[in-house]
Amino acid sequence: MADSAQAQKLVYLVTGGCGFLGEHVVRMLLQREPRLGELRVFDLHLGPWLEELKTGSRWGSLWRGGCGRFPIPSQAGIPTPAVEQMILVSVHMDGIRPVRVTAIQGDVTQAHEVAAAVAGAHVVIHTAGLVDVFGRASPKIIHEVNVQGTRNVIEACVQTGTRFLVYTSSMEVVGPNTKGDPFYRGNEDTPYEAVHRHPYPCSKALAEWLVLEANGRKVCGGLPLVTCALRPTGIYGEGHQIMRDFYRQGLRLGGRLFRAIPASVEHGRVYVGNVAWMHVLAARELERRAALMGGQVYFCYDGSPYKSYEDFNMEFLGPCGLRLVGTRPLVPYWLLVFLAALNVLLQWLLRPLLLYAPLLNPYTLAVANTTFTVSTDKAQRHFGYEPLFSWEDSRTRTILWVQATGGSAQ
Ligand SMILES: NC(=O)C1=CN([C@@H]2O[C@H](COP(=O)(O)OP(=O)(O)OC[C@H]3O[C@@H](n4cnc5c(N)ncnc54)[C@H](O)[C@@H]3O)[C@@H](O)[C@H]2O)C=CC1
Ligand SMILES: CC(C)[C@@H](O)CC[C@@H](C)[C@H]1CC[C@H]2[C@@H]3[C@H](O)CC4=CC(=O)CC[C@]4(C)[C@H]3CC[C@]12C
Repeated sequence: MADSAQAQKLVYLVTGGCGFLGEHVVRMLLQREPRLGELRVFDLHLGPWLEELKTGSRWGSLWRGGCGRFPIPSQAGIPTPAVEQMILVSVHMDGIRPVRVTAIQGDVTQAHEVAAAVAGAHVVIHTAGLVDVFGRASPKIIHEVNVQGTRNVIEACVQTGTRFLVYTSSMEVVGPNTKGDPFYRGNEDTPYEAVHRHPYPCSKALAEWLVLEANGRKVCGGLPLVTCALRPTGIYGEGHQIMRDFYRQGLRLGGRLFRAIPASVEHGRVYVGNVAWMHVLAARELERRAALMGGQVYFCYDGSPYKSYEDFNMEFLGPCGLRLVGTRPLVPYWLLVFLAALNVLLQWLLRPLLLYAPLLNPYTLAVANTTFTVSTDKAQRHFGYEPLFSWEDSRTRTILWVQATGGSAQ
């Protein structure tokens, strides 16, 4: 590495930086990346929480300097998206470090906006994506965002000379496949027929392939692009909207949820803070270990227990007063299949009037009903990853968040 961490002031760009995972990545970088000089937060929807960074109340950052609308220096006259910059003074272990946080409202499907945001960045952490398995967006839009958006990020790195790209992929790139084959405590090398039909896993698989294929391409300046892809399993933690939806559903049903999936179906889950930490560490080590990490995929994992999706959720919803009724599914599987299909019909019929997108549809039922768990240490072997948060800590933090939201819309 050219300079010591103390001297380097690097520019990081996080796409999707206001999303569930993205926000945790942003906060983790502010807390644990001593080389950070500027942090660009790029998102279609800038979150109100960015305003909190001004007070520094939650992240050891002291607010210094005004926050005004400053355009990023336009690249060759390319119009730049709305930009808000604020200067933070982050408190790191090695002392006080000034960090510029630049909030950029932009769209990854717009190549010029991506190029303007990437220009001058040392590292790009690309988490932006349309995480839709509920039929909210069309297959075309899902492809536009997840595939073309990723293509735009790659091309922006090549055109502007940014050399390091960490992509947030997904377990869904692997499975469950269309045949419902279980993936039982598998790793990155486990043979598995990754066949998909649903737009979301198809888009993630193609985007991941593009990222890995781009590894080694020469960027502006002649040096090689170094890429890797991280594959989280089901992420949980503060800000997980599906967990909040389950909590609200249970409150509506008098504090009860009804088992729909056999307890024997194991589903891999990973705490959002550990996923964020893995992103920060991979981004840091990608330069030093380019030969080993370049073009590689890594499952995201931690000490979260293997359980069914519903039983795992009850680790948090139980202490919040909910009860899961039934030791076995309360309705026969064929009835769930029928209800899932009915939901698709209703979604289609109601679409001209409103968006009806329930949790239960044929795809979510199939995924929930198929064992998919990982057991690997590849990230530890390749770049020294160890979970930052224990299972107990992850569980406590998630429970506190569920209690704090109280089923509200936050
Ligand atoms: N939530 C989960 O369980 C898992 C998520 N992932 C991946 O992690 C990444 C983040 O997912 P989540 O945080 O759960 O989703 P999220 O929906 O909370 O965050 C995605 C962010 O991307 C932004 N975005 C969407 N379209 C955009 C566009 N056209 N231009 C710019 N920004 C755009 C959204 O505004 C949002 O802030 C995604 O790539 C997803 O595929 C992978 C495995 C599991
Ligand atoms: C209604 C019941 C059948 C209920 O149990 C349905 C749960 C269902 C909403 C979830 C079960 C498995 C989840 C998916 C899994 O964690 C893998 C994922 C990876 C991603 O990249 C995005 C999210 C998701 C598809 C996740 C979505 C919610 C489930 C389907």
